[in-house]
Amino acid sequence: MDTQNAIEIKNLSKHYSGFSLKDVSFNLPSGSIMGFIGENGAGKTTTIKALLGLIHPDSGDMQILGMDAAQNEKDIKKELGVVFADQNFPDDLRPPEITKIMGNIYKTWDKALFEDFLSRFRLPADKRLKDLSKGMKMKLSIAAALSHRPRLLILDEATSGLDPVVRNEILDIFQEFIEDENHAILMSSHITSDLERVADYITFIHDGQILFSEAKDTLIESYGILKCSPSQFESLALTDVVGVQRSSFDVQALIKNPAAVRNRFRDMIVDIPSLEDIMVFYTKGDEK
Ligand SMILES: Nc1ncnc2c1ncn2[C@@H]1O[C@H](COP(=O)(O)OP(=O)(O)OP(=O)(O)O)[C@@H](O)[C@H]1O
Repeated sequence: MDTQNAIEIKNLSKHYSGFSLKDVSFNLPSGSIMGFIGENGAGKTTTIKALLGLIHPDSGDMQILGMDAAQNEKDIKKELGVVFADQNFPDDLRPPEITKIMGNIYKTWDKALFEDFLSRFRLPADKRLKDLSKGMKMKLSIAAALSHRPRLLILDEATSGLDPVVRNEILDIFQEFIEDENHAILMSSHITSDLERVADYITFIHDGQILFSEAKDTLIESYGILKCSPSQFESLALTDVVGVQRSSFDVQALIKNPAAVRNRFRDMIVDIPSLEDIMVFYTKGDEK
């Protein structure tokens, strides 16, 4: 099956007491990695669970690999690798024994590939899962999710417990995974530097609503961090300001359309923002 979008979510809503996902919509193009970001409690896991059919949404249409998510769960599962922050294999298993379970579930289970991951990730064959470190368990879950050769990988905070060296190794594996344009990854993560490295698209959810879903490069170019004195800032009377952080001596503001501001005010400093800047200013720099 060839489809342009690996994931399509349209108007997904889910209400809990005290929290609502509201009309969540975004597409993940095939052949790409999407970072799904947002503060704690913004609705990332709820969105992912609704997409995977683990909770029932109040409304919304979702397509995975060109198939209706609600109607084709079985076919979709064959093509899907999922990793949540908590691994869910029985605690008394040893890593190599996972092959028995997964080989029974997936016809496409690739034992040699899994064993290759076990040695690449330096996972001890003789220890039970309960005696592995948190990072080792995460590596194991990622290895298991990749070893039935899925076309779509969905990761919910799956790299947060890993040290920088292992994360780099795993990010390289993710980039290899999507290289043939027929694979895709949706990964929620608080480690924005990882997403800066590998993500093609960034989707930002805030308080249950999507604030933007855009190509990462376009996104970074569309914003600037303006640094000036409080009086200068007042005199500029800018309209496209996302958020401001003030101290008695200076103002930092996340602004839209930085090229226009650089042109108009040539002596102003307008820096390129990081993903973290964009996220922090959107969520905390509300005061304009
Ligand atoms: N089963 C549930 N019943 C009631 N409220 C829930 C339920 N599941 C999640 N929520 C609420 O939905 C909101 C969003 O939670 P969610 O886990 O989707 O956030 P998140 O963006 O993944 O956060 P984090 O980054 O902390 O993992 C939270 O306020 C949470 O308390």
